[in-house]
Order: sequence, then C-alpha cells, then structure tokens
Amino acid sequence: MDFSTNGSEESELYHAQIHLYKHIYNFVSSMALKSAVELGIADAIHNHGKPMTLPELASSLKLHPSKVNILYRFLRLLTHNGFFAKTTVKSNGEEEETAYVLTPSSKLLVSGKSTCLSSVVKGALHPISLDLWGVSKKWFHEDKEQTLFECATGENYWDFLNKDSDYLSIFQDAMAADSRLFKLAIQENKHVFEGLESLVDVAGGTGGVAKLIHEAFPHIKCTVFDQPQVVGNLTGNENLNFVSGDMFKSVPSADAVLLKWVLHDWNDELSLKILKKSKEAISHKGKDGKVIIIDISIDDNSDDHGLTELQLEYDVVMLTMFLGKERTKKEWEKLIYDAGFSRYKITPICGFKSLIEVYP
Ligand SMILES: C[S@@+](CC[C@H](N)C(=O)[O-])C[C@H]1O[C@@H](n2cnc3c(N)ncnc32)[C@H](O)[C@@H]1O
Repeated sequence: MDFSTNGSEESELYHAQIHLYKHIYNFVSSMALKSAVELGIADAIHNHGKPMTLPELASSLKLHPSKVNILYRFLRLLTHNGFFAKTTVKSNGEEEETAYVLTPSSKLLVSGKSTCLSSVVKGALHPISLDLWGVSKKWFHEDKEQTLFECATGENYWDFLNKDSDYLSIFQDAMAADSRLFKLAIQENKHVFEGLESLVDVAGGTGGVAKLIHEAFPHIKCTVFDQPQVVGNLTGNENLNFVSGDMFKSVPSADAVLLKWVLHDWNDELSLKILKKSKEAISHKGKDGKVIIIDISIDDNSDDHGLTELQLEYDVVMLTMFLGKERTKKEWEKLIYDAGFSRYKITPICGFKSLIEVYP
C-alpha cells in the first residue's frame, strides 16, 4: 500500500473503494432491470393478483427448474434496489413462505397500463445505445465534430433510426410511453393551455402528446409537426392533424408551439434556430402567443443528489447521441433571450423535468 493508514484513513479508503466499485457495477443493476422487463416479471406478479412465491413466479415465467435459483438471485438484487418487495404467505401446509409484490417503481413496468415505461427500459438499454461506448476513447481523441453515436456507427442517429424499422419502433414506443406520463402534468397545469385555440407540437413524434392535449382540451386545434418518415402516413381528425416538414425551415402557425423533449437533442446554435422559427409561428398572436418547452432544467443548487445525477446522466446521453445538452436555468435564460423572447416562467413537472412558458 502506498500510504500508511490510521483508522480514519482506512475508513476513507474503504469508503472510496465502495464508492468506486458501486459505480463500476451500476451497469449490473441496469441490466438486471432489463432482464426483469424482458422476462415480464412485473406482469407475472401483477397478473397473479396476490403476492407471488418464487416457484409460482418461475412457473409462470416458464423457466427451466435449473434457473429458479438464478431468478432468486436477480430478484434479491432488484428487491434491494426497490423494484420488488418481500412479504410472507402461508402455503398449503400452513408454512410461511416468502412472496414478492410490486413496488411503485415496478408498477411502472406493468404492460397495458397508461403508466407503463417498459419500452423506455428496452430503448435506453438496447445494445445499439450501449455499444457506442466502446469507442469513447477514439471519440475524445478525434479532431472531428461528431457524436459518439456517429463515431461508433458512421451515421447520425436520425438517419440510423430511419433505416432500421425495428429500432425505430422501439424508439417511438419509448417516446410515446414517456409522453403518456405527461397526462398528469397537463392535468396539474391546465392553466398553461387554457385560452389557446391552436397548438403545434413541433417534432411531436407520432402524436402521443398532442392526443393527450386534444383529450383534455378538445376545442384546441392541434397539429403534430415532424419529419415525413414519422408523420407522412398518419391521419388525424378535424382537431388533430399531422403535418410533415423540417422545423429548421419553418413551423406551422398556431397560438402556441410545444417543444417537448426536443431542444435537448440540439446544441445552442440549432436550438436557437428552432426557437426563432417557433417565434415566427406564433407571431400572429402578438404578445399573447407562447412557446411551451418541456425539458430538464438542471438545478445546480439542488440537494437531491439522485435527481441531479439523473439530470446529468441525461445530459451525457444527449451529448453522446446528438451533441445535444440538458440546460441549467441560466442556460435556458440565455437561449430564450437570444431567440428574441422577452420573458419566461419555469415550473417543475414530472419529477425531473420542467415546463418552461416562453413569451414574445
Ligand atoms: C426526442 S423525439 C421527441 C418526440 C416528442 N416531442 C415526444 O416528446 O414524444 C424528437 C423528434 O424530433 C423529430 N425531428 C428531428 N429532426 C426534425 C426536423 N428537422 N423537423 C421536424 N422534426 C424533427 C424526430 O423525428 C423525433 O420525432
């Protein structure tokens, strides 16, 4: 050992080692979660309708008997991580047996529910999302402005996505799932949409969010604006229509522009272009038009370590996939004022995101 230790140095050393090892092996927790989703553990427990013992779970998942102990070991980690909880049930012989129940986190993995986020697990932990990290050293040393994704695959993410229909649908499912949770945020922030007669959801994907707004405010004329390959074949109705185009060229006119999970994909220069096109789109409303941004606003002063960690992880995901970024309040303010808007209001929503109303 390089340095002599007294009690407190030893304790610091061991704490540091635990801290380091925990971060080295964090991926095991992510992968165990992915396995749970692929096996359908949350669905099995949910469908069982009562606490489920290990043999019951293994049988429902149709696992070979040799895998029951492996399932137990995965469940032990996932239970420790808060995805399942243990209780006891009495078996036929009145003997007490351990059984598993869902927790609020694993309830988010139950298929068919409007709050199901399994597709986000599948998308974020897909081999395509993980393999790129293998070239990160090369990426750092290359004198080329490109994403880690481009460095790994030779293509930008959107081109790649549009060529691989299986991966495209995983991506769209993940986006749609994330958007469904937005329903709660709409209910809690009705005032943001009240008084609007029209809204265009720019880069709105397949329209998940616009449909929620349409349900909550049927009188608002909603337009979903996205690339031709995303919305070209979609049909809507009188108050929900799909328009294809390029948001860097122009944005359809409306009382409000919604940019949900969009600006974090782009660097400041391109985000500024999108914001300026959005400002043009609401110009007919004068001072009454608004742009509604849903994105992360990093709070540097937050004492919620887990929340900040998640926001900073998202930032690195956006950087590596798109050269995009998650922004602090100060960075949002600069971008908003640089785009020519005069005021803004930030409201935290959905736990880790923010709704930013921006006015001309
Ligand atoms: C992260 S997704 C956001 C989807 C949606 N807003 C949501 O929250 O579910 C980004 C979207 O930007 C769209 N997009 C990318 N480049 C675009 C462009 N130049 N014009 C319009 N949409 C674009 C993509 O097709 C994709 O649907």
